[in-house]
Amino acid sequence: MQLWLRIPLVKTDNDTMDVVNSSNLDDSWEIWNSFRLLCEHHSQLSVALDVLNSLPSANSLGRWFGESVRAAIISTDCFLTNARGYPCLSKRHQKLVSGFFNHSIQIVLSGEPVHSLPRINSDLAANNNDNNVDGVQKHPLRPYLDYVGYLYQRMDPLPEQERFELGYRDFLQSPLQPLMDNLEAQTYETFEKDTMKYIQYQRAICKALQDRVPDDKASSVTTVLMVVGAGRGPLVRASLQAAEETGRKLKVYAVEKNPNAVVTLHSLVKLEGWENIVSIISSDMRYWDAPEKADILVSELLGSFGDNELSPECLDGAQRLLKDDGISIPSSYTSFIQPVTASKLYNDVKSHKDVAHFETAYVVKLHNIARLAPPQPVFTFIHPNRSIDKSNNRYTKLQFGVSSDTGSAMIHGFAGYFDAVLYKEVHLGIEPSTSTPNMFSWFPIFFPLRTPISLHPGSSLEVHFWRCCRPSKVWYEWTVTSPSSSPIHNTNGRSYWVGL
Ligand SMILES: C[S@@+](CC[C@H](N)C(=O)[O-])C[C@H]1O[C@@H](n2cnc3c(N)ncnc32)[C@H](O)[C@@H]1O
Repeated sequence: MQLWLRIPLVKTDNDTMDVVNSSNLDDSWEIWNSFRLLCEHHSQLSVALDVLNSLPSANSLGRWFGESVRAAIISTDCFLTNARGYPCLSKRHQKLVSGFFNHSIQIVLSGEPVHSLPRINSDLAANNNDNNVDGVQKHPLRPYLDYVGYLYQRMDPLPEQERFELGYRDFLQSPLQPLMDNLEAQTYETFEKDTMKYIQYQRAICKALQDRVPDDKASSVTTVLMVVGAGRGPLVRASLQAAEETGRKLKVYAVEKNPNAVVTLHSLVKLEGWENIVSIISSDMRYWDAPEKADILVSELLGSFGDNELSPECLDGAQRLLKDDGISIPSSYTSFIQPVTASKLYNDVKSHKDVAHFETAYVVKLHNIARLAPPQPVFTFIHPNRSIDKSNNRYTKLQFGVSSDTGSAMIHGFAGYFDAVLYKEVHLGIEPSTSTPNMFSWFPIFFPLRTPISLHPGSSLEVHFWRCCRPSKVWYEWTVTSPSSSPIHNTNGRSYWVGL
């Protein structure tokens, strides 16, 4: 059974207070929040929002997209009248309705017709929604429905990649462990379709080659480039294309520890006739004894949270392969988090009925969420690591403020992202404000909270994140200490860790 709670979409302005005065609350989201807390976040509890003619701020409205909203009831009072006398909606209402469509929220029209439509001849009437066509009585709300239908049709079609990813929306997945496990052929195949990723790498390699070898030495100097974690070879191809583009001479070592990928790599090199330029090394980069040192070390060992697939540990082990003045691509990467309302994800984690799932990070295409504050940087790693302190343990404390016009909000966890500097200004990443367009190799990561935290207007959220390393594993711990304290999640990596 599903229970829908019908809530007026209002916040704090006095003229709409009478709608909610029975509850003594000035923000209808609070009514919903109190009710769902009483019901312990029951997964079958949903909201139907009453859309009125005045709307709260965009930030306040945004919170609902992280909640389980099933329907939006739009009253005929919300509609304006267009130049031809037909109902239409304000720009803000139109945007809100598009948001509802985007989140598969059902639209319900309610109220009495408030538009007296112009009298027109019957031909025109057939096209223009008059109430009585050919003696058939149309529904009195038909013009309103037609307008909502028109808004739906006017929406931009989803890009092909978005369509392909529809089934992944809000679906929790375990992050890959490419160091401990061997990736499957299908996973490589998916990576290899992400042209944008390789374009960025090729740009970075071009710049590095040009910096390394001046134009007048291009035909006499050979650059030694190692692709560490070569997979089935797309970065080898990008490197060779960069050499061709810049007119630089190149010698490539492709190092890969997955024996299955190495087989494919051998076929590729043979097929492409690269045997004289590319040497394939079937080895873990941390333990390979190279015959010479590299000018450029290229790798892509990045997870959704940057360092979560153990790029720092692998590259620290491979750094001895690089000349003292050599270049690492990427040269650095930074993880980011932001607090989110994500009631669906919270309920999905809760359905496992154990603590371990609340102490696990998930890769997920975030959709039914509200982003409550801009992302902030968490951990940065720089390569090659020339610092004296070689530890990859990290700790960061962050404060997030939620904009005052948002109202209260519920935090179910943190969305995580990364941004990587490949070389100089060439970067690649999924942090929303700087994300690389048309790149699909990474979905964000989600760190859940065992108990959701309510944040009231004006209060700030204090979050602590640790990255902890032992010889055999790396893990994250996280907690919130303000406005209320949560337990430290994943202490000693008891629930979730990445194997070295
Ligand atoms: C994310 S995939 C990238 C593959 C390929 N470079 C691409 O862009 O499609 C990372 C690759 O690095 C390999 N890898 C991870 N850790 C490694 C290590 N320590 N030594 C060698 N290869 C490693 C994995 O097996 C995997 O093939």
